[in-house]
Parts: sequence; structure tokens; C-alpha cells
Amino acid sequence: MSGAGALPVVARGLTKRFGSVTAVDHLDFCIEAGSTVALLGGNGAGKTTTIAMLLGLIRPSAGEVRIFGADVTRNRYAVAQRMNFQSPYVDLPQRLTVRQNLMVYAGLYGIANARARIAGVAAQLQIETLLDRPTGKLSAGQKTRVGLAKALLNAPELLLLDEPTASLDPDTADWVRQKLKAYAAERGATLLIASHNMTEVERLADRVILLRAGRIVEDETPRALIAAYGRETLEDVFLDVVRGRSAATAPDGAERKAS
Ligand SMILES: Nc1ncnc2c1ncn2[C@@H]1O[C@H](COP(=O)(O)OP(=O)(O)OP(=O)(O)O)[C@@H](O)[C@H]1O
Repeated sequence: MSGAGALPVVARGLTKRFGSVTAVDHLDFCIEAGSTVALLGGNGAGKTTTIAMLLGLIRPSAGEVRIFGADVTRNRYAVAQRMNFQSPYVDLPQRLTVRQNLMVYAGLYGIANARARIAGVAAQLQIETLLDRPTGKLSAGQKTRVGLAKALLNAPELLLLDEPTASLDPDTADWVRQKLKAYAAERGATLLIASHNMTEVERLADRVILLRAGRIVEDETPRALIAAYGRETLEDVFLDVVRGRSAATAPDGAERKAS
């Protein structure tokens, strides 16, 4: 079943094994429309694999993903119009200019009036001066902004972002976060962001899903997590979690605070 009222993301028993490695291990979570959720975890925790399964790019070994109610493995194209993603690990064809790349994607997404739409997102992300340059000649930060422009082309209701500010200087990163926040608010869009930047997560996310070794170890608001671990920042909570401490056993944790 797929429909306007269905949740943007539902994962049930979602599992991915690569040979003997279980990258993602029975994840159960839903994402509410209009929320911004951060997917956190140390290197190799399973974030990218999870996002790839939500996009229908890799098939789960077990379990299922529903995007707006549709099973992505069987019905990817039904939901493709309503979602998009950005990842620094996906390179656009290098020899094409930025404009040519965006035209190709506009065609894939079936966007009417592609030229005007491209001009609109280019203005939004301030990449107008890059449009006629070969994509391969851009700096890492410029490519990131072009990748975001591609991700916004179809005005997605669901946007999956893998390290959206990884290669950006602090000023540009801050600017991109503001753009994402404004986009989510204006469009009523749902965002899922994999990030290692805890400041970013505290600023953007309503909720944090923390993975360790492919499993969900926390699923809470940033504020509730900080309180439960008795910490000052989400970064401290993250360190507790990746080092295997629970809220109750964290050195400055809630139990001690409560006593
Ligand atoms: N194609 C693959 N073949 C084999 N193993 C893989 C493959 N993709 C991922 N893995 C393994 O799955 C696990 C999860 O990897 P994944 O890339 O999802 O982690 P991540 O949380 O995104 O990590 P990072 O923060 O380093 O990007 C790792 O142990 C990784 O080595």
C-alpha cells in the first residue's frame, strides 16, 4: 500500500549481511513526516548501508523498508519522485558541466520546465557561476553544493543526506545547514541525516538514532539523550555510546546525577 498519509520511512527487521559481516542488524524504526532525524554511529556502524537500503540501491538480506507506504525493493519508481539523496561518495559524471548534469537528473525525475527549476536551485545554493564549468574541475566543497542542488531538483518530500557538510569550511557548512533547515520548514520535508558532526546534529535534528555494530542503541531527542547520559553535549554522549557505555554506566551519567 502506498498513500499520501503513509509514514515517509518505516524499517522493520532491516538487516544487511555482506558475507560474514552483518552491517545492519534487525533495525526497527519509523520516521514521522516533517521531522529531521540524525543517524549516528562510529565508522562502520551501518549508516551508509542503511541509507542505501532506504533508497532501494541495495537489497536487504532480511526485513523490509517502506517509503511512503511502498516497498522500495519492489516499487522503487513509485516513490522515486518523492525522495532524493545527497552523498559525497556519489560522483556526478566529471566531464559534463554542472548544468548538463542537472539537466540529466531533471530528465530522470521528469521535471517540467527543467531550465527554470535548475536556475531556481542554482540561485538557492549560490552555484550560478559554476553551472557551465565541468563538474570534475570543481573543489570538494563546490561539488557538495552541486550535489545538494541535484538533491533538491525534484523538491523531495523525503531527503536522505549522507554527511552533507563533510567537505565544507565552517562558514559554508553553517550556511548549508541554514538552507537545509529552511527547505525542511518551507516544504514540510522529512530529513534523515547521517553525520559525524554533533554540532550539526544538535542544530538540525529533532531525534537521534544511534547505531553501534549495525544495531540501534539509542533512539531519542538530542536533549533527552544529553540528560540521560548526564552530559553537556551530544559529542560526549556519542563518545559514551561508541565506547560501549550505557546511560546508567556513563561516568557522569543520569544515575549519578540523580543521586
Ligand atoms: N559492499 C560491501 N561489501 C562488504 N562489506 C561492506 C560493504 N559495504 C559496507 N560493508 C561493511 O559494512 C559495515 C557498515 O558499513 P557502512 O559503510 O554502512 O558504515 P558507516 O556507518 O556508514 O561508516 P562510516 O562512518 O565509516 O562511513 C562495515 O563493516 C563495512 O566494512
